[in-house]
Amino acid sequence: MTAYRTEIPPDAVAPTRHPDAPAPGFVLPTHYANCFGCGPGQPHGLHMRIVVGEGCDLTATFDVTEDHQGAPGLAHGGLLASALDEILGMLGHLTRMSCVTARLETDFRRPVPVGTRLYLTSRADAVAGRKLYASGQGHLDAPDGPVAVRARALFVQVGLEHFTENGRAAEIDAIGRDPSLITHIGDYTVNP
Ligand SMILES: CCCCCCCCCCCCCC(=O)SCCNC(=O)CCNC(=O)[C@H](O)C(C)(C)COP(=O)(O)OP(=O)(O)OC[C@H]1O[C@@H](n2cnc3c(N)ncnc32)[C@H](O)[C@@H]1OP(=O)(O)O
Repeated sequence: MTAYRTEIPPDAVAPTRHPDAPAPGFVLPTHYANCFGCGPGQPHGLHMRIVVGEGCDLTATFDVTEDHQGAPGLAHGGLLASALDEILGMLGHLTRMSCVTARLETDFRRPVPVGTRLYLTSRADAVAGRKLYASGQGHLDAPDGPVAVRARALFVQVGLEHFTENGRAAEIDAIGRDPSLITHIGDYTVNP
């Protein structure tokens, strides 16, 4: 297979699981109720259920339905990339870095038929300053099933102003009126 193009720089260090990171087995709540990847407020969203692993890693399942088609009876590739983006971005819960995707490289290795349950994994590979390098993959129908899709990504840590200054005012104001639209875990608030 061809090597990934998101190379980890020499000054990167191993990621550290934050001491107050959610415990292994914890099901991460949606970070934003209207998120396409994990929000219950999106009728056609992916509704991913993401579970914390033992290290800097996560697992999730995603059921591919007729709503997710590209070719007849097959999942749309961009949508599979979205599923990986979501499980990779949620790694920030473990390192306590609120990040946005800067680069997402995806390899589509096998077609994913409607009706498939995709078993997704992600792990933080390295941190260099504000940059978090991560990788993940999706297996067909079983945690050890054939790899259908895999990705490597670079996330960049941002402050709250990234969201408040760039997001549309209507949605930002809605959070002000109803803070439960975004997640609070323990003593921290997850940026949308
Ligand atoms: C508290 C924890 C909560 C966690 C839970 C949250 C759950 C969320 C789940 C959501 C899941 C879904 C998530 C989503 O879908 S997030 C939505 C999709 N992503 C975006 O909208 C991001 C749009 N981009 C930007 O806003 C800016 O470009 C960012 C913020 C990324 C960087 O602009 P900024 O001005 O701030 O910084 P910089 O430009 O100095 O760059 C900084 C460094 O990064 C390097 N670089 C940048 N881009 C690239 C690139 N493409 N390839 C390689 N390298 C790149 C760059 O060279 C530099 O390196 P160095 O010179 O320092 O060495």
